[in-house]
This record gives sequence, structure tokens and C-alpha cells, in this order.
Amino acid sequence: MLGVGSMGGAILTGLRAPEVQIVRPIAVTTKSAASAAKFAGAADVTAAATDDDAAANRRAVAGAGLVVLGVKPWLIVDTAREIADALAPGAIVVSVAAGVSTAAIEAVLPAGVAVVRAMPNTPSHIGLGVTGIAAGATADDAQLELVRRLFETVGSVLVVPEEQINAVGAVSGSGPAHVFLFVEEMIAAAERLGFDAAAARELVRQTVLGSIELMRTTGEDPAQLRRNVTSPNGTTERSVAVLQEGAWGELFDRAFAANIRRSEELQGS
Ligand SMILES: NC(=O)C1=CN([C@@H]2O[C@H](COP(=O)(O)OP(=O)(O)OC[C@H]3O[C@@H](n4cnc5c(N)ncnc54)[C@H](OP(=O)(O)O)[C@@H]3O)[C@@H](O)[C@H]2O)C=CC1
Ligand SMILES: O=C(O)[C@@H]1CCC=N1
Repeated sequence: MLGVGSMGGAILTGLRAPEVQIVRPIAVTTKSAASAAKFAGAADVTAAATDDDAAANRRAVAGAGLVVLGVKPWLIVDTAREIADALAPGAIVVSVAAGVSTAAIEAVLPAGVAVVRAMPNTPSHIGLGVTGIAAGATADDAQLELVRRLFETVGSVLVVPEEQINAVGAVSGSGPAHVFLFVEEMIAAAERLGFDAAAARELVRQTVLGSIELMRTTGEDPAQLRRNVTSPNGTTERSVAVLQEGAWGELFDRAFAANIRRSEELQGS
């Protein structure tokens, strides 16, 4: 795994779970020695920093069957180019970067290396991620299946055509940020009603956690769960009506469109 920050690190945490059966140790690289030092003494991970060793990425991928590129989008193609001739024949290179096409990565890698694009999210950290994966031109079904199994160790997986991966990024890749923004705004509004910070946080956090757990355990449609709270001519009806005046549908359409546009810009950069 080249780059184990917020996203790569979340996947790595999931992979390090004792019940996950993989060949260990997992070779990881970071830029700084400080980030690599976090793995000092680990039996299941070997870490090296490119600041210390310019060949760290090339060494990490030597002999690897599966290489995950977890660096920022603008570093992906250069990193792929850097490791190109150190990759084992038949290696699978998985990029989790927003916006970077499999074709752009394939263009700098030798023939015989398969490329898969993945769009995970940070709940992978606790095994509750969701990842969209899309095969590049040369990845066959068995290779895509292996990548599916990799991401299934940290959550659920959806195979999509590559044209849809930017949309996966908007919906679920960035999704946790949208959910956390909603929670932040609800806490701030509770504070404006007069609750102190601790009380506002407890009321909102427990409401959000409880609601999500209710959705998970009952398997009910969220619209039905909403109706269960909304007594006819009661209080919820009034607050829901005000929220709906905010045209959330159109707001989400615009937010997702802006997200996808940024993926497209990253593609061009
Ligand atoms: N954050 C998210 O929720 C999601 C992110 N992504 C994608 O994941 C990728 C990484 O994003 P994110 O994790 O947020 O970024 P971070 O900045 O948190 O992590 C980047 C990682 O890359 C390392 N790094 C930087 N340069 C190199 C290099 N040349 N060789 C090896 N490692 C290097 C950094 O090391 P150091 O710590 O030393 O700087 C760090 O470990 C992006 O492409 C993004 O589009 C996809 C889905 C969701
Ligand atoms: O914000 C970003 O660009 C990355 C991709 C999806 C989530 N985080």
C-alpha cells in the first residue's frame, strides 16, 4: 500500500483485523518518516518513508501481487510511473484516487499489469465501508474478484462501470463528510436553542446513532421510519415541512454535480 493516510490508513486498519486472512506483513509506504514511524514494532506491517529512501515505493511493490495506490490524485500517475518496472508480472494495481482514470494509469505501466479503480470511504476503518470498483481495460474477472475480496474485508463492494465511479465518489466516497456536516449543523442549532455544547452533542449524536441503528436492524425503508416519527398534525410534521422547503433534492443534485465536476477537473490535471 503506497500512501496510508486517511483513506489508505482506513483500509489498512480493516485489513489488519485478526480475522482477515492475508499474507503478512503488508508493505506500506508514506512520505514522511514520522508517518512510517507509527508502524514501528508492528509484526504485520513493514513501513518505509520515501523521504528517507527514494526507492521505498519500488522496494515495497517488488514481488507484490496486489498494490494499492493511496496517494493524492495528482501523485497517482507519477507514483505508478515510478514503480512501473519494479512491479511483478501479473500484478494488480488498485488506485483509490478521485478523478484519475484507469487509462491514465495503464498508460505508464507495462503490459500485463492490471489496473482497477476503487472508490472506498473512511468507515472502512471499522469494517463498515462501501467501495465502488471498476476494472480497467486489462483487468480480467478473476483480478476484479480479488480486488472485490480485498475491499470486502472492510465493508461492502459494488462493481460499477468506470463511467460511474465519479458518481460513487459523490455519493459514498465523500458521503461521510456530508453526514458529518449534517450532524455538525444539528449540534450547532441545538446550541442556539440554549443547550450547552455537551448536552447538544449528546442529544444529536445519540439521535443519529440510534436512528442509523434502527434503520440497520429493522431493514425498514427510511421514508417509513420517518413516517413513524411524524404524527399526523404533530410537531415533526412542522419541522419536516420547513426542512423540505429547503429543497434538499435540488441541493443534493447541485452538491453531487459539483463533486463530480471536481473529479473531472482532477482527471484533466
Ligand atoms: N479521504 C477520503 O475519505 C477518501 C480519499 N480517497 C482518495 O484517497 C487518496 C488519498 O487521500 P487521503 O487518504 O485523504 O490523503 P492523505 O493526505 O490523508 O494521505 C496520503 C498518504 O500518502 C502518503 N504519501 C504522500 N506522498 C507519497 C509518496 N510519494 N509515496 C508514498 N506515499 C506518499 C502520505 O504520507 P505522509 O503521511 O508521510 O504525508 C499519506 O500516507 C486520494 O487519492 C483520494 O482521492 C478516496 C476515497 C475517500
Ligand atoms: O475529497 C476528496 O477528494 C476525497 C475523494 C472522496 C473523498 N475524499
